[in-house]
Amino acid sequence: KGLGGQKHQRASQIPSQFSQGERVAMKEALKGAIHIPTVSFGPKELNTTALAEFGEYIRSVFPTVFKTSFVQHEVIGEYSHLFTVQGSDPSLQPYMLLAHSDVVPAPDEGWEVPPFSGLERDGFIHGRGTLDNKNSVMAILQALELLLLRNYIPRRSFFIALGHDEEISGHNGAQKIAALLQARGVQLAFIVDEGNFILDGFIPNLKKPFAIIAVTEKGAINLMLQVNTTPGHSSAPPKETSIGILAAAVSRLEQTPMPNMFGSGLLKTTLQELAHEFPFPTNIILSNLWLFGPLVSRLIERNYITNALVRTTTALTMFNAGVKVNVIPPVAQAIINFRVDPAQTVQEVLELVKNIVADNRVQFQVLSAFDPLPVSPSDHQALGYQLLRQTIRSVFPEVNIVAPGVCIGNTDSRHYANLTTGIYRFNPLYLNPQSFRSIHGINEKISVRAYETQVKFIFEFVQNADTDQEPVPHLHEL
Ligand SMILES: CCCCCCCC/C=C\CCCCCCCC(=O)N[C@@H](Cc1ccc(O)cc1)C(=O)O
Ligand SMILES: [Zn+2]
Ligand SMILES: [Zn+2]
Repeated sequence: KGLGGQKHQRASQIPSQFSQGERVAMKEALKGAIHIPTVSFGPKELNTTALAEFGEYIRSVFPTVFKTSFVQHEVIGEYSHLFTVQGSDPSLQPYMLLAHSDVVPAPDEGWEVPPFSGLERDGFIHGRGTLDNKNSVMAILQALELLLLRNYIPRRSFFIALGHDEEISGHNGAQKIAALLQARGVQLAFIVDEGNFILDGFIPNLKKPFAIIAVTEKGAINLMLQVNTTPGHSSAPPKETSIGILAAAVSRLEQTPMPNMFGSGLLKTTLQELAHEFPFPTNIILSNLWLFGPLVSRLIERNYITNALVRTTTALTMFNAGVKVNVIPPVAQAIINFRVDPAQTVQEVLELVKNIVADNRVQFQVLSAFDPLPVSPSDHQALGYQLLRQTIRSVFPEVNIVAPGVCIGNTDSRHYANLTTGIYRFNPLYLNPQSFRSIHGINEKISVRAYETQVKFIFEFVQNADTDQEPVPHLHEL
């Protein structure tokens, strides 16, 4: 182990071009990964056989990663993987790339091809995990494998953390890796995880794609509502049953959206950065949000995806009641999943919920909750943000806008908040509304070309992280 006095190969000397054989091998490697059904079914239900197989699989397709002296590999929480790539310059603060190998379930119904087949059709690799998030697991390891094969020795150390239970909250994977690194005294320059994309077709009138790097993510609350009533014979029902009372309460919550927080959020900054990409008069409207803010926020909340950017969302996800057709139900339970807007806290949302329900027969139990994540810097000095921006510009020259934004879902990166102030959630892939719906939905797929570009992105990103960053002059120095 050790660098053995080898000289640093200067960044950007290695072009991000891959041979025909390498391109075939990289797509075949992804197909093989999709084929392993690493499904997280529920809080403690994982396909551990598949997760173990996946561990063996990455060893077989990325042999150079596993045999290189300056790459250390550890298995954490039985199925998660932590790689430490020792750079040649210990004065540079390390960074971390995150991804997860587990996927949500995918019953065959509705799929054009079986979800765990990894079949290639019409230039696309089909299957669960092609966008969320085996693409990233495989692309990160693939890029490292190719860099190592070209004798690249990184200057800046970095970690690769591959969680195995992100889809069920990351308690045994990301959380344990974070605790281990904290115990080792590691502090990171920044983290890059999944969470946002190059967005295409989400905003009417905006034909051009734009990259959003999520610099924060929403909080979340899983709240159980419960109503208990006296059971009895259904032939003489009381005026109200536990089911009726609970149904009315959850319906009030669904019909009463949480307040629109447009004015207090990051979205204003995002839209201002997008303004000059729009034709007249939208460009003028977005450049003058002090005047047109109320109009814009009403338009944004009309669409269910963009609505998630302006408020805490309320999703009724589970409902359980009744024991027999002719028994008045003693208990009714519902679970509501809230995604907390960065301008609010869990406590504020719970207060609003109780006021909306306004029925003391309804009991509340918080099953799990966490506040929105801190906002990571996106200024000229923010290394992680600027490296992403630089690499987006080089790999996707057609993308004019790179802006900071909010991740509406949650990611494993939240478990690492003690290790860095710079958490960036960005997948170097195009996403349109149809592909957005395929994530956790049906017909998830990635084009072979998009996957190759993701590998290229990471291949360049690692090298960019090794270049000396030009200090950005302050205005008064210009
Ligand atoms: C002006 C800009 C328009 C932008 C339009 C918005 C587009 C949205 C784009 C991408 C969002 C995709 C989010 C993917 C990341 C989410 C990953 C995920 O599914 N995480 C789970 C994690 C989790 C959390 C809690 C649990 O109990 C289990 C799993 C999630 O549900 O959030
Ligand atoms: Zn994911
Ligand atoms: Zn997911």
